[in-house]
Amino acid sequence: MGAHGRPHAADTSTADSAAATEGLRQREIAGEQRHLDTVYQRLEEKLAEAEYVLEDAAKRVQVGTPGALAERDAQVYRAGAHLNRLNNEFEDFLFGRIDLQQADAPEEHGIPSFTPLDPTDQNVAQTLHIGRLGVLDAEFGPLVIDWRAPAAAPFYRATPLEPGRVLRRRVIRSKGRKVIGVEDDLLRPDLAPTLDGQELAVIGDGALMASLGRARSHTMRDIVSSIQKEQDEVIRAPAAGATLVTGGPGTGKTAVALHRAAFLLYQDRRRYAGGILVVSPTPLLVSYTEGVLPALGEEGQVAIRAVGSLVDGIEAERYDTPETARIKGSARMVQLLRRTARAALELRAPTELKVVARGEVLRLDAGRLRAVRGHVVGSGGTPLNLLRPRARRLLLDALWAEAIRDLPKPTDHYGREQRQEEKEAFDEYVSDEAPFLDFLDAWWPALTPRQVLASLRNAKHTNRIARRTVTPEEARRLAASWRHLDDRGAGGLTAHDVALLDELQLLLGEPARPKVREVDAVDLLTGLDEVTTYADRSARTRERVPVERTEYAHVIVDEAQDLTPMQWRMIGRRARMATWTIVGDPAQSSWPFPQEAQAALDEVLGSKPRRRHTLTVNYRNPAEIAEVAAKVLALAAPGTPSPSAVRSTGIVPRFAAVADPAPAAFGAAARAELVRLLGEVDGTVAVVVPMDRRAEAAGWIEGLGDRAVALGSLEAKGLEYDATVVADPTGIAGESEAGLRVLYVALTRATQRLTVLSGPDDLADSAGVPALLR
Ligand SMILES: Nc1ncnc2c1ncn2[C@@H]1O[C@H](COP(=O)(O)OP(=O)(O)OP(=O)(O)O)[C@@H](O)[C@H]1O
Repeated sequence: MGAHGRPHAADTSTADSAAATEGLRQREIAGEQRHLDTVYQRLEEKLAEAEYVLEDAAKRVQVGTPGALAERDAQVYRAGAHLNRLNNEFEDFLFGRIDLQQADAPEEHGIPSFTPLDPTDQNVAQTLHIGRLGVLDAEFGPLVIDWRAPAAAPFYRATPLEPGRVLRRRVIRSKGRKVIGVEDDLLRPDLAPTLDGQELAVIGDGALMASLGRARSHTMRDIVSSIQKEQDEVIRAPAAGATLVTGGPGTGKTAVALHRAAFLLYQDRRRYAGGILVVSPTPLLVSYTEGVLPALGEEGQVAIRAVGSLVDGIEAERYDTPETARIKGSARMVQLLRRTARAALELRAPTELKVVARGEVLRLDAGRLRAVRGHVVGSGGTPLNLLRPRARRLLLDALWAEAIRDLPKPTDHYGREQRQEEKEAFDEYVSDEAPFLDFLDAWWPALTPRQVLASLRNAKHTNRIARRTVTPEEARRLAASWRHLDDRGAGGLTAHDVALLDELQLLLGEPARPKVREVDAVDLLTGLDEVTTYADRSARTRERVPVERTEYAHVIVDEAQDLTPMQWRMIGRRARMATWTIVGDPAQSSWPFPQEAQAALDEVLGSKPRRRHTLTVNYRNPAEIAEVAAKVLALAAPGTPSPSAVRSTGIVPRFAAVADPAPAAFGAAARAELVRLLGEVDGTVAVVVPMDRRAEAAGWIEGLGDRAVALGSLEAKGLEYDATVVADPTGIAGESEAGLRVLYVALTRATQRLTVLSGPDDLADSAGVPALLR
């Protein structure tokens, strides 16, 4: 019997039937092999063509006119990209096929007809093969259709309830150039459809289950051959405005987000060549997911960055405690940073300016200087570093006022002109004088974001400028978190610090290039000059690294529930003209103030239209694991529905408890459990612990090989393993206000097996089940 209960061969005996099924399978595989051979032949022709174009272009370099060179560059680029793609996608790039009924309407919203069909027509009218890349035969007939093309949509959208024109959907598995299997879904068993006069064969149990059961490695795979309908609707949703996607753990949010990036590029390559940014919560999730897009044939235009690596040249490498994180992430920091930047200007500012001009000593005292500073800043929001020229000008004005304080005001036009000329000469003279220049450097220094952040190391100073934005206790926590920074702000940073630095960058602006001081012959003699030479000016230019792209055409945010208001602001600054895809699950949020984050998101999206989708099926966890996680979900986010698990394995999670309070006893138990699980699954095994037990857990996995990993609770975000040990669940739940939601994340990482390992604090019952999970 086939997957859909239809006989494939006469049921004379079980052995005969098995042989007949196998014969049918081989026949179908052979058919697909023929098609794949044709496709490869065609690909080889294309490859040869691309190589020829490259060679031809190389020859043109001899011609040497600028036009020929530009043409050559363009050809080389196109051919090189083409070759690259062809070479990359030779592996497993043909994966699907649909057999379609006759269409009675050409298309709907660009997607081939889903409208009623002729119920009497049982013939397959058209067979389409689907792959990672479109391939046309020599007559421009489609040999393979790109999975992102509208014609491929029915492969993903058809269901037995709404089959559209699809009679049979087939997933083809191949290794290199060899077809090794086919898996079919018959969508209209009622029709007994035929192809070339023969009844349509149906092989296997469908591809989805086969792919879900496979062992996991440390990199995510694409799901291009088994995207489900509700996922496809997100992937192909219109690009405009913001597409907001929620769904529980394992519903494919990350996978869908990445496939959407590939889809958008396919659909409008010119627009999205402007860059797609994917923001991921952790570097671990970045390295887990970054292979997916190249496997889909898309590289270059998509930048996947962790939220702590969004600012070029800075890599977050430390973690904040939950208490500190909630202060640093809060929108209150905007106000605090504004004051901090102002205060940093004044931190080491001299309180008197003294210059000699027009034969007398001119002074500006602290009061005058304060007034000038206020005037420079004014009420506008100009970045402080950009105000330096204005500071210079207003200081000169104040000095001039001092210089002419005893002179009568000119009364006639001639007198005013004369005064003006004197003023210009005065400005020119004073502004080249070393005391003035030194004063300006100290009074209005060019500030860097790191330097300003470091000024908050001092709790007293922080408290002084905080003025009701943060409490004294919060000021103390902030200061403590930056204690290790030096004056210039050098030292390790956290992901939350990166958002603060980005905000400071906005408040400060790029410092202006320092004015090259006039060469003084005497200085030259004594060697005490501050002249910049051509050599060091050009060295400075050479040092300048290419700046990151700061505007994107589309921004995809993964695990959006974890972003703080300050992080939303940082991402928003890179997306002023962008369209958005935002995926997340509020029930997994480690940020304690969802309303504040929502307000920041609303501000960033402004009036952009929003389109909402919900994903409902859990493809990762078997039902047995999902059931345990649901208990924590009920506590963490009461009323939130659990996504329904698509499969069950019959293997219930294991509960184990260690009564001995000694850490070594717990460690030994955790290690033993990891060893056991490594023996039971083929792929990866992870132990997840509270953040402050990470170092301990790293010891537990020593020597277990690279299939085993140890993770702090916040690091587990978005990742998945064949098996996981969740150790010290009460410790995880107690880590922060959002602890229960973090525990929910930890419990939903396994694709096959889960062990919950309790210590004495978990108050496990006689079956080892901790109090939290009863
Ligand atoms: N249509 C599908 N076919 C095959 N596998 C799928 C499909 N959809 C999702 N998966 C698999 O399910 C797992 C979970 O997907 P993914 O990590 O994208 O979920 P998620 O919603 O982002 O989860 P979380 O919220 O826990 O981070 C992955 O292994 C993914 O490959």
